[in-house]
Amino acid sequence: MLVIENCRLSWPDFEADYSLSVRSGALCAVVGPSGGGKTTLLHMIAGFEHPQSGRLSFDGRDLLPLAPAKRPIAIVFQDHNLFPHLTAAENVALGLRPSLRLSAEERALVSETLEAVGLEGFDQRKPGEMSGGQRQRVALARALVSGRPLILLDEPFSSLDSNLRRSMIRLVDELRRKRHVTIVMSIHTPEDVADLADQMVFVANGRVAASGPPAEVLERGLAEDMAGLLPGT
Ligand SMILES: Nc1ncnc2c1ncn2[C@@H]1O[C@H](COP(=O)(O)OP(=O)(O)OP(=O)(O)O)[C@@H](O)[C@H]1O
Repeated sequence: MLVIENCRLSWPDFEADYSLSVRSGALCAVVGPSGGGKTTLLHMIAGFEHPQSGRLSFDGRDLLPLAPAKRPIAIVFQDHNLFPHLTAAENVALGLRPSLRLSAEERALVSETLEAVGLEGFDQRKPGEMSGGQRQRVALARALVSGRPLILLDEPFSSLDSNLRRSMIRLVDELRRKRHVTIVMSIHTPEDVADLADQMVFVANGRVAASGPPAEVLERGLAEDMAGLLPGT
């Protein structure tokens, strides 16, 4: 279980206070208006932002004292962050060994993971030789190969067209079931994930304004936001 309790962050023009829990193995979609604090929430979980107070734990382990690289977390960004001069296999291998000195077993694991995301035979391609969807699959494979149990996806598929976006979300859903990982994914198009997510979290003004089954949250959260009922709107 990912547990966030009153984690507060503040900058001159933005304040956040997050409280949320996500069951291990769940697919949790984070939605809400632009600038509401979705990315900040993911960055705080990953350790790129440090709350001034509050508690953050995953499966009983306190994450706050841990540097990002020591957290049981892998993150996939919107712009995928692949190295253009490295092949798909090397980009994935970075998730396993930053030195890229892999044992035969680790090389097999990289190929297997590329296969799991539907990129069998793409090992030697460079990012510039792949489509946007294929590049995001490589980024996903890099997160999966790390074996970390909590994967954060920050608007990973927003540059893809809606059919591709849906098929990528289905892939994420399938992989988390097979590999028993927990996924927290921010997304601008809640309708793409509503039928697959176990939990939807509506974030606005740096707060979790609603959390629960997608259908309920979509109804409540969006309506409240539109009516300007949230604090600070
Ligand atoms: N390091 C920082 N310093 C100052 N302000 C920050 C910092 N990080 C985030 N913010 C502020 O936090 C607010 C929320 O931004 P965030 O990127 O989390 O929103 P979002 O919901 O992900 O938006 P979008 O959907 O547009 O990506 C913004 O007003 C941003 O300027």
